[in-house]
Amino acid sequence: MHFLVTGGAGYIGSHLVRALLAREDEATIVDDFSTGHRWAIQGREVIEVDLRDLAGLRRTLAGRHFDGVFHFAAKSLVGESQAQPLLYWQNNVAGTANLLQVANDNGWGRVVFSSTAAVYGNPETPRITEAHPTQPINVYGETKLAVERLLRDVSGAGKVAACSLRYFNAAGAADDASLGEAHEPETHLIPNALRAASGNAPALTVFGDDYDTPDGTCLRDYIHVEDLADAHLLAMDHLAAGGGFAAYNLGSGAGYSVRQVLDVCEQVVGRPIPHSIGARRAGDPPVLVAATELAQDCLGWTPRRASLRAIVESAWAWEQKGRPAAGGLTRRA
Ligand SMILES: NC(=O)c1ccc[n+]([C@@H]2O[C@H](COP(=O)([O-])OP(=O)(O)OC[C@H]3O[C@@H](n4cnc5c(N)ncnc54)[C@H](O)[C@@H]3O)[C@@H](O)[C@H]2O)c1
Ligand SMILES: O=c1ccn([C@@H]2O[C@H](COP(=O)(O)OP(=O)(O)O[C@H]3O[C@H](CO)[C@H](O)[C@H](O)[C@H]3O)[C@@H](O)[C@H]2O)c(=O)[nH]1
Repeated sequence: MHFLVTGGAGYIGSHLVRALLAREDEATIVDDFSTGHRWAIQGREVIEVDLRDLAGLRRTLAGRHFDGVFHFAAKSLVGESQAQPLLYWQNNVAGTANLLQVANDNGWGRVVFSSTAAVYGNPETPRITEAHPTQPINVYGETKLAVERLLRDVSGAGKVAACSLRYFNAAGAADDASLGEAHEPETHLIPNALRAASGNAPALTVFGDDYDTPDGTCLRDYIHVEDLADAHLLAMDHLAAGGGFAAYNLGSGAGYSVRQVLDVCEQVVGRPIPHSIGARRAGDPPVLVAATELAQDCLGWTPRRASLRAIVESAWAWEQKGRPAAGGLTRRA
């Protein structure tokens, strides 16, 4: 099978490419390298084009056949989305509409989409099921929800089958430390803690310890990036077997506080990590934990690397190893 992977030079997309290659599928990457990395493309064909450029997409992709599309490419920084809403609506929503147009024109019948827990907004229940109201509290979440609705409508019209995977907190790295997280700027807790530990970043700031949670810091549901990749393969198989549009939570089902994460990071690193307690970060819900039964029941997905320690160990191996060399065949729009 040969799949198109948008955003395949990014953190999660590159791990999905690795998983495809491991099962001897082929991957072609579409990426504009706005946040992706040339070292992450693993020797695969890359079409360097911005999803906002419909003419460029048509020029580079017309006549190509793919068995399905894994759609990761997006802007995904909450703060940036508040400051630049047009950038987010154009990249995430208009870009997806362009992609679906080209998929439709060329008969690529299946799309698995990267959504987010941010579609729920402030949770009304401790564990969030997919039936929880979707009331995003930031532009990023609004655009992801808009894409879910776009996919629902397009798949309802019959030509493209699609589903949406709502990730909670993606973390960790490939088991051989060949790939891992490398956002610039990095906003996520685990890489920030480990960068502080290795001296590659300033001391970690804990964003608030006065929440109504057991230790005062926010609880999140961390899911290993390789477990996310597994879920994508199962979701694509589910579409191939006739599955209709649905959104699935991808998390471990367990919540860890920022302090607990920091403790585990210190255990793995083997020394204290410099940190201070700062103010709350705007837009952080106190608790975000997934109910994961739907993905288990419908996709047959169970996270295999669910322990926080395993996630942090893989991220620490990656942090210590550094970035690999660039490689691959690039065509530009
Ligand atoms: N990292 C997380 O914890 C998390 C959580 C929930 C959802 N997500 C979603 O998962 C997806 C991947 O996230 P990530 O952390 O790997 O991000 P990332 O920034 O590492 O990867 C995104 C990739 O998409 C590319 N891209 C962005 N806009 C593009 C455009 N207009 N045209 C072509 N390529 C474009 C970037 O260059 C990059 O390679 C995103 O859709 C994100 O919203 C991530
Ligand atoms: O330097 C840091 C970074 C984070 N945190 C805290 O650690 C927790 C986790 O923060 P992350 O930034 O790692 O992750 P988020 O929960 O904010 O974001 C995740 O969930 C969001 C949905 O709510 C989006 O989907 C986003 O892409 C995804 O990474 C939060 O309480 C945050 O305040 C810190 O204390 N210090």
